[in-house]
Amino acid sequence: MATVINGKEHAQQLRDNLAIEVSKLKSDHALVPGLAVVLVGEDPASQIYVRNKAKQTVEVGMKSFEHRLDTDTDEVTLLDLIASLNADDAVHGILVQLPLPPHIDEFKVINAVSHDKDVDGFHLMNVGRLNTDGGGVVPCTPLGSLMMLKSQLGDLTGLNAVIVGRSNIVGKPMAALLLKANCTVTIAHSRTKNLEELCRTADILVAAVGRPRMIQGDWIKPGATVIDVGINRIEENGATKLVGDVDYLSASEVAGAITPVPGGVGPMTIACLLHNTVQQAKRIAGIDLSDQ
Ligand SMILES: Nc1nc(=O)c2c([nH]1)NC[C@@H]1CN(c3ccc(C(=O)N[C@@H](CCC(=O)O)C(=O)O)cc3)C=[N+]21
Ligand SMILES: [Mg+2]
Repeated sequence: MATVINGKEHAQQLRDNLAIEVSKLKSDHALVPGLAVVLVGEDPASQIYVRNKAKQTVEVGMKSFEHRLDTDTDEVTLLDLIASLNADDAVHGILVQLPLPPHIDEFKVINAVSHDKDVDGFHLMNVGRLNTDGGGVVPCTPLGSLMMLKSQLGDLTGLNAVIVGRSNIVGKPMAALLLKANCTVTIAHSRTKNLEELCRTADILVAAVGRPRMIQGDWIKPGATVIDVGINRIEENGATKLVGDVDYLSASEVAGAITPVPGGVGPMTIACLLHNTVQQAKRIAGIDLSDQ
């Protein structure tokens, strides 16, 4: 049976370290990192998720600012709010919850956030830096996934990594990170031929397709490390259940190690958001980022 990679524990450890760092920023630099989260619309899952973020932000000693706007808010109003947050010295990180309603241009909104306050790593400047000098802010889900992989496997050099999913939010930045970690990287997607065979070549398999339990145990190389990024709400036996993109039961009989859903990548995503906020606060304040 596979080792279960406990995302909750990893996230707790990261938050504990952040709490220490935040208290030092307060005492040595009079700096309190602040994170602003903007939610447009009433999606219940998004609301729970935004509440969790705010709670954990406060728990590590940072300031949390929440902005909830109606579903029919126009783009100009949202862009005005972002401009005021960009100018607000108490705000070091800005996250606009995605997806946005269809009448709002997501690309425009993402790039309206100052790249110095972008904590998702979705701004073009940070995407560019991830793919060149690696110095920008890194998207939270791939960053958390990489941290767990390194903790599980140590040096990743030479390993064969297959990422299923080519999104800007997970698949592409995950590929950039694994490439930087000296893996041989393949990005697979819905048009990939012989997907099952390809998955069986992976020492590291990252599933980020948004299809419940798509990846089966017999697609996995024995001993491989499996990172399940999927968070799918399904109905089963009359109850709502959270499942990943990997069929956990069959996969855990073959894999060497695997992240569960819930309790895997999700909690690490939020912890990395806090990490990115601290990083941006230090960058804005001109505090040496290598001096941790
Ligand atoms: N600008 C932006 N940045 C994001 O990072 C972003 C976003 N928009 N929009 C929505 C998605 C989704 N997302 C999740 C993060 C953590 C959990 C999480 O902690 N999940 C728990 C379960 C929570 C539950 O029970 O619903 C777990 O996996 O254990 C879930 C979902 C970040 N997103
Ligand atoms: Mg995300």
